[in-house]
Amino acid sequence: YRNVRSKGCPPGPKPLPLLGCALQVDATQPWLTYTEWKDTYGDIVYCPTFGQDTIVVNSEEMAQDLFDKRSSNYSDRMDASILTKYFGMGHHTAIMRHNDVWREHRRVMQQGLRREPVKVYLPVQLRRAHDLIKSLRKSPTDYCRHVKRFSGATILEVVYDHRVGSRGEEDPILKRISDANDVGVLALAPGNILRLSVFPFLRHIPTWLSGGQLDSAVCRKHMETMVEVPYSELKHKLASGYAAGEDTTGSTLMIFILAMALYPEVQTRAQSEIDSVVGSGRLPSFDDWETLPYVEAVFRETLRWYPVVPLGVPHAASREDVYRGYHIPKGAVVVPNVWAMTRDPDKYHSPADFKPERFLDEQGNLTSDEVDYVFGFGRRICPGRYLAKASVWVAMACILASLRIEKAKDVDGRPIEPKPEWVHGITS
Ligand code: HEM
Repeated sequence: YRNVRSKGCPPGPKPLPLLGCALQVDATQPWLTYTEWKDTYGDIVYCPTFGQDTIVVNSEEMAQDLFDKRSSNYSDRMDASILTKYFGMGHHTAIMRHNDVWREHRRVMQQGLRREPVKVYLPVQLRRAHDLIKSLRKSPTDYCRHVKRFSGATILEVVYDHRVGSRGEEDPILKRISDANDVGVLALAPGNILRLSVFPFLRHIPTWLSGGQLDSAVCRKHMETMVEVPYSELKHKLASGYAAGEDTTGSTLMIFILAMALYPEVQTRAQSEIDSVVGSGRLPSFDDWETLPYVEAVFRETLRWYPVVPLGVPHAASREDVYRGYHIPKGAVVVPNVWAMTRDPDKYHSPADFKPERFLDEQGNLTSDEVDYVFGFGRRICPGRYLAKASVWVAMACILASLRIEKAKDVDGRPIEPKPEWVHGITS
């Protein structure tokens, strides 16, 4: 309970003792509160939470200033030892401190996941996209399961060279990863680490009582099986990365499907572009990527319209710093509010609408905005972004070329308005 103003930190709401600003923030979608605060306090907001200095960055420019230009100071993460110790997440690159083990993880991932080496996986991604549309045609209402299978199977094949069958039968390894992700994503929800650090007894609350969020024993069991089983069964060496990639890739495709159901005119225009460039005799492949600007604009708008990691993964300051006259304390958690960046009215007119045209200039050429900030910043930027982009693009292009996504119809044939239900953890 400190007089924070005297420390010269950025402006922000008045904190309560111990809780700080925790009660003032929407517990499931904190990015909405942070984005509202932008109007009251500005692009950089100080909001200590459970005794932890926390700074929210609401603009892309400031995020680049801090995380990219001063990356030597802003590449740490907060202390998540509670998750490492009790929730079995010691393997997870995304929550590691800025230390030698993390550096080794990044080195290994970078070798295989840079822009060039990642091209060897394109045939796997294309084949998986073909399997996806076959499954979607066979049982369209099961789309959620098919999309999860697509993203999980792609990652498993890339990382472990493990081939999940194409006929939809249950694969035991894929199932383990998927089950572990469902639990892990919730354990990593924004605010959870702080809540658990202050109230460690919460980790003993059984899953059935807490809505599945916090039971550490269940989570640890899932994490251990997810890491150990494929590793020992397949005798390969790389044991991280897929957990971060399965969920984000699948969620992005689910958002694309939602957008296509809600914006049929966008779907029609994308399909006409594919018909005129690719024709109807074959499916699109990676060679067509550059010749389909509208499809690329749909892809970028999908990333922007509903970013699947709305608060990125919070960074932490290794040392104290001064930025634009404000004091940033050592150890402060610095949260890139990606949601606010996607809603910047100066950059994106009517930001709530799905409008791929915003990425095309008057001549129909793509603009330079690739919405890369959804993949994070600086030294911590998502190492899987090239793999993820190719997976999502090829699945989208193949779906557009061969299927029509529509709202379901009621018994009288009237379209039913979709009511999206979000599961909010570290990803949505
Ligand atoms: C649409 C798909 C994806 C999105 C939107 C996404 C987004 C992100 C974001 C925002 C971060 C945090 C970056 C930061 O701290 O500034 C991150 C980290 C990470 N991502 Fe991704 N990601 C995606 C797919 C993938 C894939 C396919 C993989 C693996 C092959 C992957 C592996 C990782 C890892 C290991 C980290 C932790 C990096 C670190 O802390 O050093 N991601 N991702």
